[in-house]
Amino acid sequence: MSDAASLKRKAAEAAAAELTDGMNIGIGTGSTAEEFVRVLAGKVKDGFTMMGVATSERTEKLCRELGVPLKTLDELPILDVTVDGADELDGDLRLVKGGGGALLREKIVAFASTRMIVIADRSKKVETLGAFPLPIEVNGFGLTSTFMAIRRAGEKLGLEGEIVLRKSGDDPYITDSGHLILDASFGRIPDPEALDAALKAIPGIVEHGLFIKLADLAILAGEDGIETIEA
Ligand SMILES: O=C(CO)[C@H](O)[C@H](O)COP(=O)(O)O
Repeated sequence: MSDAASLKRKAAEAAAAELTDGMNIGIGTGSTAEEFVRVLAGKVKDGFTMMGVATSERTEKLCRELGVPLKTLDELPILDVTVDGADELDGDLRLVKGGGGALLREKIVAFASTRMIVIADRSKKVETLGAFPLPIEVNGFGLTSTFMAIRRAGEKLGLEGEIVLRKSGDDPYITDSGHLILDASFGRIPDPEALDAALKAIPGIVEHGLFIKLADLAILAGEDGIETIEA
């Protein structure tokens, strides 16, 4: 296992230690969340009882392959905990998510959970969010208008930078819910709450990748051990 993968595994194992028998668990998306699925599958094989809700088709497929039992969010509308990765997080547990394109379902599942645990290697922790381009899930209708509205909203907050349509090969990337993603390289985001509010006011935006007041605990694995941040 590479160093990066082993840090992800350590964070996943520490998150698994927070779980208790019988829990309903939201399961995130991305390479770190996949380590969590592997750890969870091992626990299930050893007799741990749980039911999961996957945040993406990719996670659902892996869970099914490894024998992690799943239901839909409509079958389990309130979850005990969600464990998910992040592209960036700051010391106030504000996150940027959506690098893996699953931000809408991830946010719906996190919001439906009593507790959200973020797992990552320590390189994901930043002083100020924004080094990672902010993923914004948009409706295909009126894409240019929405694009321009996002640019104006950013400019009003002093945020400028390239906004690009995410691609999959030569084609636009399509999310599990059939939307498009714009990746906004705003640079440093000194006031994530203000950007959150400004983006929420744009009708063509389905959801954006700023997760504010959703995470309760971050488990960050580094070479010298685990660091935690609690809300
Ligand atoms: O938000 C996400 C997917 O939409 C992921 O959690 C995020 O991209 C981190 O992924 P990884 O663990 O592979 O670095």
